[in-house]
Amino acid sequence: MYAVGLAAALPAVARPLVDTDGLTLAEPLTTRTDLPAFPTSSVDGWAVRGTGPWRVVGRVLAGNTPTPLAEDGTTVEIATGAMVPEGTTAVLRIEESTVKGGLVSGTPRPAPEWRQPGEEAYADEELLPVGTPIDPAVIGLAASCGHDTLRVRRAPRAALLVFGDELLTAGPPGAGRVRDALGPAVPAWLRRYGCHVRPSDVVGPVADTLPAHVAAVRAALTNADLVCTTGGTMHGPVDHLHPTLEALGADYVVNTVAVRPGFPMLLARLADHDGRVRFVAGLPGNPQSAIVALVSLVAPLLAGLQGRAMPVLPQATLAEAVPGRGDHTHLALVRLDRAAGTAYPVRHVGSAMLRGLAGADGFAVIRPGTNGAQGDRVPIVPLPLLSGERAS
Ligand SMILES: Nc1nc2c(c(=O)[nH]1)N[C@H]1C(S)=C(S)[C@@H](COP(=O)(O)OP(=O)(O)OC[C@H]3O[C@@H](n4cnc5c(N)ncnc54)[C@H](O)[C@@H]3O)O[C@H]1N2
Ligand code: MOO
Repeated sequence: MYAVGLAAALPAVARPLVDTDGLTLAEPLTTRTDLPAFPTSSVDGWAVRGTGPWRVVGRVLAGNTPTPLAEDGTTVEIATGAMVPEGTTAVLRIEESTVKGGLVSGTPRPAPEWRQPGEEAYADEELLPVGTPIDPAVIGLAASCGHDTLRVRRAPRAALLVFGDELLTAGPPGAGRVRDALGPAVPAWLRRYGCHVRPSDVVGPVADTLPAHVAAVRAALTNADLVCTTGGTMHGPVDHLHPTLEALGADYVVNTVAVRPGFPMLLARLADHDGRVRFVAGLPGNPQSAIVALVSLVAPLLAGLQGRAMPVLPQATLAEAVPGRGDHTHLALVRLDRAAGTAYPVRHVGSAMLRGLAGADGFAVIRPGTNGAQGDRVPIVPLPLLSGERAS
């Protein structure tokens, strides 16, 4: 999935620095100057030349270019962050100095009290590689390096089509009808993987007819790089996804996965005459199965589309036994104890349920033909949760 996404990586664009949070570097981050760019005082005090006492000949504040200290026995008052004048031999801290009759006395500390150009980085040095996800720390670093814009991958545009005439979009379920749980939730998950999803990109329930499905997918594809659909992945009387993909001339990248829950998930690719590649991800209708498809199929695709590194799965030790699912991989919802590095299976994990998911951090991977025993180290497929979520 990752390689398929990377092969269709989205174009690089220039974006103002302040609009880059959550995007991905499309070229390495380098610095435009030495950092710091000039010798910078790290304290408030006196820039002195030669041995003291020193005669005060001026003052230099942050933001100014000072005149050089031309004579031994002279000093200028200097502020933290100010450029150290040429000729300075030491900086004396204000609190370690005395001033009497225009003369400054004191003993400068042996270690330099200023930062040398290039101490943090040299001009043109590569600080972060291409493919780095941009977060506030990266934005701050880029600003300190003198960047006004960054070359980034355009954010993937995603759309969601919800299939199923039985779905209610408001009020309590009953009388054969269930609430659409995926229309409200999937766009929020997609945004956490870096997608741009506008409210108008979420459509449904789409009427359970083939023409309505074809028209909805076609319309969504005009703008989106990735169209996710929910439901209709099987071959029941009103499951129209496969015939829709056929009608649109899509190629399957993946058509069902030997995993439980979530096995009917699929990924299809469409190539335009202009070479633009778009994807349709078919998420199964059972709500937990749809999320399994998101974390296992869609997440690596999106990493590739954004030109990021292949996500590496963390590992955890099972705190309790987790049964396998025969010849299928079992993705079992677990809550992590991060400090202990352990994973606890959660309850209410039927594929039609969302209660377990709402208390879980991710899915433990139980390999085909195995059972997870207490103490086993297993990979964890994480949910894209933010810091502080699930804090107990
Ligand atoms: N004969 C078989 N039937 C089914 C099999 C099978 O192997 N043989 N597999 C089951 C599995 S596993 C899954 S998963 C589902 C996947 O089916 P679809 O993707 O075609 O989904 P639907 O039939 O449309 O819906 C399934 C289920 O999920 C509910 N649903 C659908 N969308 C939503 C939504 N947005 N919010 C909440 N709930 C939703 C829907 O009402 C159904 O209950 O197929 C099984 N059947
Ligand atoms: O595999 Mo289905 O996706 O169990 O619910």
